[in-house]
Amino acid sequence: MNGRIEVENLTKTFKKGNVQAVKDVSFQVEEGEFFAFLGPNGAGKSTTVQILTTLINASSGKVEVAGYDVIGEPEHVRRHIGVALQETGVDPDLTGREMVELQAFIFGFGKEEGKRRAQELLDIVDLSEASERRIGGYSGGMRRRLDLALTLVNEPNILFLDEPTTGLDPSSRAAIWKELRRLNKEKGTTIFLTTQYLEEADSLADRIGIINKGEIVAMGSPKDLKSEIGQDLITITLKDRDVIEHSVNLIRTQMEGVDVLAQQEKILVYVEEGTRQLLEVVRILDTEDIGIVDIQLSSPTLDDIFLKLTSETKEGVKSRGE
Ligand SMILES: Nc1ncnc2c1ncn2[C@@H]1O[C@H](COP(=O)(O)OP(=O)(O)OP(=O)(O)O)[C@@H](O)[C@H]1O
Repeated sequence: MNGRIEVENLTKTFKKGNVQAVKDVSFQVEEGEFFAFLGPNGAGKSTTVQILTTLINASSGKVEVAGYDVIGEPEHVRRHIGVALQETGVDPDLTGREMVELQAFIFGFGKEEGKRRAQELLDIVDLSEASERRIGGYSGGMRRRLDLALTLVNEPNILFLDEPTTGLDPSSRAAIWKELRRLNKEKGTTIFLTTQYLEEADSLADRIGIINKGEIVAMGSPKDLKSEIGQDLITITLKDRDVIEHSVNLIRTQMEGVDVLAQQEKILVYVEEGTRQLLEVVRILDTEDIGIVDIQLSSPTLDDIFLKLTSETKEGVKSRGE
């Protein structure tokens, strides 16, 4: 038994709508690693998690989880993993405590042992007080925390979490982050988490894979990705749209080591030292009398990062991702 995940040339095409949701994706997650799969809506995150957790089959490629093939040995895979998906089937008429005790029973705990384990988990996810209430009356955040408790009953070696904090308030999110960090550090649980939030991946993960339109567009530690992306973003709106291309070329040739993009009527410049380089951009445009309507300095958002990564050539992206 190991806590590794290996994905090789994974592809998934949904016949309905002829959607290629995952396109030739390869990556590994090491035992004890905290890995985040980061991407916007529809990027292919849930599809990947569903394949890795044996819920749906891949169209092609090879996936091993905990040393077992997901197609050939799905029951072995299931025995070693915990899964918290976006849509989970919990019975709204049960209380939180009954649901966790039921899960313990399913995993073969005896009655007393199951009760103890349920109490321990309800404490961990901070649901002890609400444990006698029916699940149907729980808030979204409480449901997510209950999902997490259910996932943890059998102390899995590998934990899959599909957007565990989407739509949660900050305190519920913080509680889940804390528990995930603890599991990873203290128990050595391998964690595969999908998220749309850059800050979540940044704060929790050892390594981040960025997925967009079914393809991995970047892979690395948060530090590596940030330095690759650049720390600051300068956004410029020009008076005359006709000179955008010329201005992009000017900035590109006169400023070393920055990435410059034209996006509709704006120019985006990714830089390391925002304030100093903003002045440089103004100076470069000014020498050619190019009028600026607006110029802003900000940290890149996830959207900016995607825009930058997906505008690069596939070759350039691939060499970084491997
Ligand atoms: N069962 C299905 N049948 C047809 N198409 C599907 C199916 N499931 C997903 N897709 C499509 O596959 C693509 C990837 O979807 P997926 O749910 O994996 O994305 P995601 O990154 O998890 O998005 P989100 O953050 O919104 O959950 C989308 O275009 C989606 O519409």
